[in-house]
Amino acid sequence: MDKKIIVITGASGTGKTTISKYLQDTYHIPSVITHTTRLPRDGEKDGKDYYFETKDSFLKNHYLEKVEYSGNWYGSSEESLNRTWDKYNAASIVVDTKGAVSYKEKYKEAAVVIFLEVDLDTVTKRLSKRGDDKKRLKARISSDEFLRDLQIPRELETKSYKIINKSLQTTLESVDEILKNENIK
Ligand SMILES: Nc1ncnc2c1ncn2[C@@H]1O[C@H](COP(=O)(O)OP(=O)(O)OP(=O)(O)O)[C@@H](O)[C@H]1O
Ligand SMILES: Nc1nc2c(ncn2[C@@H]2O[C@H](COP(=O)(O)O)[C@@H](O)[C@H]2O)c(=O)[nH]1
Repeated sequence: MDKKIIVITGASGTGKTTISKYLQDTYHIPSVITHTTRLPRDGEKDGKDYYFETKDSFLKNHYLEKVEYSGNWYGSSEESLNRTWDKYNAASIVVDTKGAVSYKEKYKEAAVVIFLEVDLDTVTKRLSKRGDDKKRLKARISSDEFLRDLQIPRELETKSYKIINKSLQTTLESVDEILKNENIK
């Protein structure tokens, strides 16, 4: 099978990490870990959820793409993906829409992009229920990046799968269909 990278994108709180965990648990598709300067949330672990960096250590890595999102830096490396592809035919990665555009441009057919859409009211409630700090949540949902990522970018409109993540069960069924369609499992 050709190597594939499943790029899961959409605004914060639309369910990207939930889908990447489903791919890991159900299909044994690992997630490529990315780097960030943001502080860990409760329960997040270095090397599992992210490589947590200081501003200085973040700058020392070499990135395929990097973005600033709601006041923090995030970046992913080609080396991490290649290391995962050495062992597995398919991997997933969770990125904002700017990152997703970069992956599609670089990896073409090998990049299977899934855009998750949720309306602002629902996503705000989900982030609040997730336990996100109130002050940071307010700043995040008014950030340019968050508001941009509520809609699919023009560059991906005809080159990605869009799922409206209302019922989780229906969303997971759509993910199953995408994997079948892409001959991933
Ligand atoms: N269909 C759904 N119905 C209800 N809750 C959901 C659904 N999908 C995801 N959630 C919940 O919404 C919250 C946000 O989901 P998740 O953390 O996966 O989003 P995310 O896009 O990875 O967010 P971020 O980019 O901020 O890390 C989680 O608490 C998750 O359990
Ligand atoms: N372009 C990239 N986006 C990334 C990367 N790692 C994470 N992200 C995205 O950032 C926002 C915020 O993440 P959060 O964990 O603080 O909620 C979210 O959309 C992530 O998908 C990356 O390496 N590149």
